[in-house]
Amino acid sequence: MFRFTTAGESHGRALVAIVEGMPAGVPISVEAIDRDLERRQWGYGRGGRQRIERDRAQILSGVRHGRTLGSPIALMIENRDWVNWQDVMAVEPRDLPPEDARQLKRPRPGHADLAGGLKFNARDLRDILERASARESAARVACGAIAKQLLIEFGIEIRSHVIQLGGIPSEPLELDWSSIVAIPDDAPLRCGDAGIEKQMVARVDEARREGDTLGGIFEVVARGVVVGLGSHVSWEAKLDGRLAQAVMSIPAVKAVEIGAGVRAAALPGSQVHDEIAYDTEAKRFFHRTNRAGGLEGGITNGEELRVRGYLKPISTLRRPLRSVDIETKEESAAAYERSDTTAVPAAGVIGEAMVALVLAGAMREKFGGDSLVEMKRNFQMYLDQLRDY
Ligand SMILES: Cc1cc2nc3c(=O)[nH]c(=O)nc-3n(C[C@H](O)[C@H](O)[C@H](O)COP(=O)(O)O)c2cc1C
Ligand SMILES: C=C(O[C@@H]1CC(C(=O)O)=C[C@@H](OP(=O)(O)O)[C@H]1O)C(=O)O
Repeated sequence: MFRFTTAGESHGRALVAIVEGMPAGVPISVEAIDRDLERRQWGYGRGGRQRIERDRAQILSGVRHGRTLGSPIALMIENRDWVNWQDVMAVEPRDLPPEDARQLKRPRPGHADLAGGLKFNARDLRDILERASARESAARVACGAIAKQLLIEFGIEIRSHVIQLGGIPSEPLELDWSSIVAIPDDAPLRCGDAGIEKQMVARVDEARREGDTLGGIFEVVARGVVVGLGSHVSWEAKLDGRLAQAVMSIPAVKAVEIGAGVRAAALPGSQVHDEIAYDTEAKRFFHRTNRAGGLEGGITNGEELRVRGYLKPISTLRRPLRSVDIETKEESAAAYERSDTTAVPAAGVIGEAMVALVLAGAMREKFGGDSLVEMKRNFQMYLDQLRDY
């Protein structure tokens, strides 16, 4: 079974992750993992933390001479900020007077603080914040970068772009693959249009000045995905459902859309469904449009996969909303230490990772094999079957 897990607190020593189920013999480039980690750190509107961190993956197991062994891959990403938080992390809340700022007593609306504090009976809400923080997503991106290196062996590539930020839509919303790839990794907001990006940057500046925050929408596109991943036969096998859960699990994502998604609900069928055609030369079926976003019946249909994540605005506001002190039960402003103003481009990179991990799992299910050679042989036989259909 292909799976991954992460551990680590935001201000702890390090993040760690384990990826299981990779076949043996997949070339692994640590540079490629680090490139994605760096891409996750970029983006206009991020806070002071990203000036401290310089995320790099250290592979601890499962790779030898640059190739997977077929055993679990363990990796670690250090938190450079840890040294600045050692005292805070070490202190026992019960040794502190209630007003000591090192503990979090005023839960932030929109964050996990209050719900998590009540659930885990935590009197210092830092115990909740530390793991709820999207810092954990760095570990997911590293796992996703490993999954991408399996997928590329089968011609699958994955990229993201920003299609709305703080209410400003990108134009056009539907970027084709070559336009998405052409967006430089270090573009401030990765929306693909320099003019609109300027407006978005100004909107972020305005929000920051006002002590407010912004959300937005990213789109992940996977191309080269073979027809037939996922299955219609049972609810948990449906790939649209699996992708939705994976993308929804990204902190602050509150809606997930596949293809025309929400818009399709308001349109007649004639304007939504993608007509089917056949390419006699290539001996393959294709669709004349791709409003389905590459999925029909929970099965990939051979078109580009298009998945969107909708982010709510960041919950930590410099001009805080009203909250209640968990000790005194008195109304007081929510806690603020430092925060991102927006993180939509970063969420897009996390979205790429989550989509890559779901696709890698689906590829492993369908093509199996203990080694990459065996998996490729199975894949090739399936391609022959499709051609003969
Ligand atoms: C890349 C990224 C960075 C984030 N940075 C912050 C931040 O600086 N401050 C904050 O309050 N929330 C931030 N969030 C969002 C919170 O982690 C998230 O809202 C919180 O964990 C509650 O989960 P939920 O919004 O999914 O309900 C960030 C999210 C992402 C994806
Ligand atoms: C650390 C990261 O994001 C963090 C996510 C986050 C949150 O509440 O989700 C809150 C902030 O943490 P801090 O208070 O330490 O600055 C962000 O910086 C990261 O993405 O690497």
